[in-house]
Amino acid sequence: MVQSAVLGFPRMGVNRDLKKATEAYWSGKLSQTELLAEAKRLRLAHWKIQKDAGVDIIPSNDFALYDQVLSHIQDFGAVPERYTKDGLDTVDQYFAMGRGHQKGGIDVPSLEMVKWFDSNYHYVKPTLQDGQVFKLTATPKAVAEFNEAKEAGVVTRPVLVGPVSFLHLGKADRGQTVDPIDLLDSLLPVYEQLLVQLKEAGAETVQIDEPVLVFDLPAKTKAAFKPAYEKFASLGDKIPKLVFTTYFGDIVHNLDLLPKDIYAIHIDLVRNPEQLDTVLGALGPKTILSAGVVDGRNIWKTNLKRAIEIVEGAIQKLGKDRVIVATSSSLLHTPHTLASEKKLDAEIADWFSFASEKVVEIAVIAKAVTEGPAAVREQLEANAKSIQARATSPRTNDPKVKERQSKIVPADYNRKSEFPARIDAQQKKLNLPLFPTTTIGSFPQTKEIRLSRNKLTKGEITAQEYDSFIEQEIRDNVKIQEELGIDVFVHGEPERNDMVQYFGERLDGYAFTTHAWVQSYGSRCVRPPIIVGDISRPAPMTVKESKYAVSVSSKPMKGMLTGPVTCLRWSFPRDDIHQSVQAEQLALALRDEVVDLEKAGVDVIQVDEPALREGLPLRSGTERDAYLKWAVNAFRLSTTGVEDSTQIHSHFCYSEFQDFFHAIAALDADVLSIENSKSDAKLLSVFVDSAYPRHIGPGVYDIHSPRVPSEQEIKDRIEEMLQYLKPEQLWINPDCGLKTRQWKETKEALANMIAATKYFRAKYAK
Ligand SMILES: CN1c2c(nc(N)[nH]c2=O)NC[C@@H]1CNc1ccc(C(=O)N[C@@H](CCC(=O)N[C@@H](CCC(=O)N[C@@H](CCC(=O)O)C(=O)O)C(=O)O)C(=O)O)cc1
Ligand SMILES: N[C@@H](CCS)C(=O)O
Ligand SMILES: [Zn+2]
Repeated sequence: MVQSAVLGFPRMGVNRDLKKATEAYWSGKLSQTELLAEAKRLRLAHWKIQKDAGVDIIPSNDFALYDQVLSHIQDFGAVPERYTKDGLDTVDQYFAMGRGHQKGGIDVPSLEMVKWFDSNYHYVKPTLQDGQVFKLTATPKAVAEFNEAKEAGVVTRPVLVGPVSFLHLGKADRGQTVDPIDLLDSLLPVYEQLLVQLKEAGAETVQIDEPVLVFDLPAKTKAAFKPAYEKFASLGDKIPKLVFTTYFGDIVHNLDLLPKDIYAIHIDLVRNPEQLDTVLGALGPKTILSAGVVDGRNIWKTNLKRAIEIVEGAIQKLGKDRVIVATSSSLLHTPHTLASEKKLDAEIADWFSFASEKVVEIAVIAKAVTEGPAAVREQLEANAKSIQARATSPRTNDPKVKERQSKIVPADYNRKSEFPARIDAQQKKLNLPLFPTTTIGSFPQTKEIRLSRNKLTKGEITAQEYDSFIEQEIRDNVKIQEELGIDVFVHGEPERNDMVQYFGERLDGYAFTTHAWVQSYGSRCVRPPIIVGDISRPAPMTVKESKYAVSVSSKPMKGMLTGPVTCLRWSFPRDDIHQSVQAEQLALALRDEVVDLEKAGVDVIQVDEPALREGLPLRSGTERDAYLKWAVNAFRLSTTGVEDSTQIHSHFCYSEFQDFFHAIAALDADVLSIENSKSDAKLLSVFVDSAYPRHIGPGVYDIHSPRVPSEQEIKDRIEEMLQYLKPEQLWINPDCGLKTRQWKETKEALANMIAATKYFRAKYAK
């Protein structure tokens, strides 16, 4: 019999219940007991969905109150001393690491949070000490959740992040020099104890995630697999059987690192179906293949016929008992259920499958290959009909868009003049001081703003009432910036639900949802719009608000757009045409918007590309070069239609830009703002080494945490930056937009930022 397996299920719940509960807990409206009860309710509900769908292997420990890697950090006792010294209880210590804690005389910033591979999910980085000691907690979450499921009648397969991935994804704490992978020997006993406990609790198998295997790994990390998995093999029946799990890429280049004679190996056959034969050839004589054929990263209905063919290929080689049908990765990256979407056009809705529908697909595929297609004939026929309907639908194709794409010429990718001429023209217009201050675009999205938008959606207020409300918000934002003394203003983006969804809702070729939330980090969720057809801009998208903002502002006002690559990456993209084609269509739409903003009197325009880095293929090599070529071209196409005197900014909220710095430079943006406050200022040396000529604003404080940075902290940060950047190229700004913050902390933090800037202005005054 071919078993079906799910690698992980979204945690938020059908109505973002976990988000609501954690945020209520943080604001003191829910007790810890109530929060934990809600978390339990969600876990039980999610196990039930999978059980009812007929899934054979259901995961546990895929749940986390904030982030699954953070849960491992805590359970392994890898909690830096600054979070243990004040006696916070376990739950508050956990959240303190995730989002910082500034209450009751305790003031501790969060740990660094970074992208989970090439997804829009963020994990908390294990932050390790020289001589780090690991100690398994008395009540490991993996064991507790396994027992909880068992009591509810579901025998699950616990999910663990494997030891090599845990260390490889970590870093040395500030001031420490340890290479995390050197800590393997100290970490393995903790895994051993945990696996033994899981076995004693009744777990027959464990999903051990080693996704770093898809990377090009340093020799030391490669060398860590053998001792780690030999150690586990030596434990024999004392521990559960291990399903060594990889996803988001192929593992062909690392086949020699696969543990010999391991129970099972999972590979992602959605992303890399071509790896199947090679991996099959490398499996040990008894090893099971877990075939990831249902996409954990996108929302398209699975082509069941194609998935079954792939699985049959594996069965031919291995036999039915050595194949598991699985999701390609955890379903964390997909929304909870399509059933909540009441407003989607029926034709289009029939093309989609969210997490709750995907678990059914998995069970259907397993049944088809176990019992034969006749056993699921109805499902297969309905599926074939949907797949065919999408492939032939005229809604995916717009000849006018294709025609415009065919007319793009090389000059469309270039500004009129080089940077020196441009910056002169811009400075004449803008007259900015040394160390210009700005913010990244969004200001706090208050409850009032969200409720007002909600009322508009429900028809409880008119569009005119909503517009006046937004204008009032913009006026308030301008006043606050005037009082703070900021140099380049933003309108604050109050009219936007999200920086990608907002544009998706205004572009032809997109479908958007009402409930299709996906966790991005902690309690924060996004509703990625879905690219269903060729994209074009029926009308200006941001000009009305920006024009109004300019009219009420005493200082230069930045227009704010989301770049083509970010719109693409943070949407659910089409899988029937190449992403470069979709990016180009988005770029053309944005180019028109940029030009319209300029015409409306907006002299500074920021085109955010925070997802540029995340789109970089995970392995180095030709694929990366090809990606960067089209991604950079898309950005340039969207921004080069303006005069020299219009200043183009771009923003990146990640600090790992060293390996593709040449691409950032090639964007030719006049000013870059980049996340930097949580990383070593040394990273900025790439700007020096490459004699980067244009302007840069490395973020001076972290915006993900409610914690207010002191003036001194910001001064220290600027001082460090000035070791690498010339004063005349340095801008002062936060790491990213402020939409997730409250006004009180925002004003305090920005006031400290301005005070720190004034100190340096005085210091450098001629
Ligand atoms: C900058 N980042 C972004 C990423 N991806 C994006 N797509 N957008 C980003 O900004 N990736 C990297 C980073 C960090 N990631 C995030 C992700 C999400 C948020 C965030 O703040 N999310 C909000 C939801 C935003 C939104 O869509 N809001 C809507 C709906 C608001 C709502 O919940 N309304 C209620 C009714 C009103 C009420 O009762 O409050 C409802 O519908 O029930 C809107 O504003 O209209 C979040 O809260 O999770 C930030 C960074
Ligand atoms: N302009 C956006 C960028 C976020 S990456 C904002 O400020 O929220
Ligand atoms: Zn950002």
